[in-house]
This record gives sequence, structure tokens and C-alpha cells, in this order.
Amino acid sequence: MTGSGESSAERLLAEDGMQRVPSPKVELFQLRDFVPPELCAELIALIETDRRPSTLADAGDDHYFRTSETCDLSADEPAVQALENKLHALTRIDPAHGEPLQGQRYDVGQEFKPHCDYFNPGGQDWEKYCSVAGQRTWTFMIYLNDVEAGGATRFKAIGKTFQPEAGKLLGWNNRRPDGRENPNTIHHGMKVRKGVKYVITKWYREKEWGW
Ligand SMILES: O=C(O)CCC(=O)C(=O)O
Ligand SMILES: [Fe+2]
Repeated sequence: MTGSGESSAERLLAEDGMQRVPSPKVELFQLRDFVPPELCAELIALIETDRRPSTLADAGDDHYFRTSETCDLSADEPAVQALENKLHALTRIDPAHGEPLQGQRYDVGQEFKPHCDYFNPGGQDWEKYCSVAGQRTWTFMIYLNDVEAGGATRFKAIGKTFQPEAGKLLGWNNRRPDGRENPNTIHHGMKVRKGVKYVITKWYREKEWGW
């Protein structure tokens, strides 16, 4: 355990099958089959049970910005704990720096418009969301199912699009090498055209989350 909110490219690339997007503009990784099918199914079932409309920091007046449904996944659930353990083994980030795992469900037509996961320093919500735990450091996102059409995640600054694929993990560093926020991490959870899309997102913080 590192005792911090940090992972590293070296650590992630030590994992069999980990692929790094060959761009100097962002530290972005993909790992297929990170979550086995049975665990994906259990996590989907939990999201189905608990979902509610998504909310958003700094959303302004755009109610169509994030139209998916969200669910905070309770760490008391064995499936959630199993995923937390897998993430810790992979990233070595101290779990105390993690926000609770968040599940999302997108129906046909729903999306999460282009955004960065970090909070805007000096933005309206900075004090509210960052005063205790600090900025977001790394994001890890897992697709829980294959989607019939649409639902890809597009990183437009680097021209890279990922297709949903059951069990596939994406991970990226939200900061540049000098520690400032990296706008090249901008990404778009594109509209689902057919079927339903389920993902789980894990965001880590500079400091302990405090729960
Ligand atoms: O659903 C996606 O493809 C993107 C999700 C996302 O950007 C997030 O949860 O922060
Ligand atoms: Fe995001």
C-alpha cells in the first residue's frame, strides 16, 4: 500500500494485458477482462436495485448534461468489496483515498456530455467538494456489459474512442506530470443507441476521503 492517492504508469503496466494509449498528452490505460462475467452480473443487479437520477457538480443549468441514472454502491455488499479488492491489487492506491464506487446506468438516448473528472480550482463547487479530500487524482472506470449500439467513451483531445465491453477497465491520471489538472482527459460518455449500458466509476483523491 502506498498510503496515498497515487498510482503510476509503471505499476499499471506491470499488470498482464494492460495497454497504454500511445499519446504523450495523457496517461490513459485499458485492461480487458479485468472483472469476470459473474461479478459484472452481480454489480449490474445492485445498480438495478438502487438507481436514481444522476446529479452533477458544476452542472449549471444543463439538465441534459448527465442523463444517466446513478447508484452509490455500498461497501457492505460482497460484490462491491470484491471489486474494491481488485482495484487495490491493481492500482495500489490506498482505499482510504477512494470515493465510494459509483454505478451508472444509461438507457437509450442517455449520455454524459464531454467533461473532465477533476474539479475546477476556484470553481463554484471547489470548496464544497475539495476542501477535505482535495482534488481527484486517478479515475478507473469499468464497463459491466456489451452495449448493442452506441455508448462509447470518446476522448476527443487525443482522438481515441473506447467501446463498451463487459469487464473492460479504463484508467487515467487526471493530472499532468507537473501536477496540474490535465484538460486532455476530457471525455464523453456517448449516447446509447440500442440496449442499456452499465458502468462503475472509481475516483481517487489527494487526501483521505473521510468515511
Ligand atoms: O460512461 C462513460 O462512458 C463515461 C463515464 C464518466 O465519464 C464518469 O463516470 O466520470
Ligand atoms: Fe468522467
